[in-house]
Amino acid sequence: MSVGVIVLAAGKGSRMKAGINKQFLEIDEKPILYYSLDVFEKNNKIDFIVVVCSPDEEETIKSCIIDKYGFKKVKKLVVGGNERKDSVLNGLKVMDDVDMVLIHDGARPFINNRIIDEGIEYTLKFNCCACGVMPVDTIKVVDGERFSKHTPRRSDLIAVQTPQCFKYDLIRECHEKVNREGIEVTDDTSVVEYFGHKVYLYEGSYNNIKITTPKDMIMAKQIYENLFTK
Ligand SMILES: Nc1ccn([C@@H]2O[C@H](COP(=O)(O)OP(=O)(O)OP(=O)(O)O)[C@@H](O)[C@H]2O)c(=O)n1
Ligand SMILES: C[C@](O)(CO)[C@H](O)COP(=O)(O)O
Repeated sequence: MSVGVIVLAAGKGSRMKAGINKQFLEIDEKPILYYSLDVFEKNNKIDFIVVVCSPDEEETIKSCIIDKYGFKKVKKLVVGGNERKDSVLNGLKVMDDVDMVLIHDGARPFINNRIIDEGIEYTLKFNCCACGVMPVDTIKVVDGERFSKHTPRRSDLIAVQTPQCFKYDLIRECHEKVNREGIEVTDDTSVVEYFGHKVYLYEGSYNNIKITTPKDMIMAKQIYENLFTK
């Protein structure tokens, strides 16, 4: 069985307002994207990695991250699209002879081996899965005027993270269809759900944050210290 990973790095990082793309911001002198790649590189169940990036960052990612840190499993660096789902499809299109694919946000540097291994295990069993955590806030469903319509039980809710893991043929087919039909999605589990497939949700980690705003950088440095320097 061949297992590939798509690491997404083709976003703009606009909410970070850093002047450079957030994936190049450093934690303990290494860029965020380094950490997102390193765990997959070292996991012996992962066969290869495809990195998806913006055209103007291709050279920097190659020289300052992939070559510099010797990521041997990164077999392809491809250009992404306007939306996250376009970037995923571009990554899927350059994969061949692959049975399973794990799709991961480059902006989530604190992925771990337990999450990767369980993702592979549950995909073998259920065809698609994603990790996530129970929200810490109470979540409301609202109407168009921001009045609360109802309050789902928190124990019924999961804030979904990445990696999101799929049998390759299934996710490729569903992403192609979503692209053709112009359906709006914010993650890859929604792509398969849209066509009626069931997605298993397993335990992620509260450390597996998506670095999005400047405050997340402060939190990321704290998480890093707790995980790696204590
Ligand atoms: N067209 C896009 C948009 C997003 N991403 C990737 O998807 C992940 C999650 O997206 P997000 O955190 O929203 O990143 P950005 O789009 O970079 O951030 P922003 O929305 O603040 O510009 C990131 O790793 C980002 O690089 C991508 O590959 N292609
Ligand atoms: C895929 C994702 O990380 C799951 O939580 C999330 O939906 C990405 O959203 P973004 O707005 O593209 O960051």
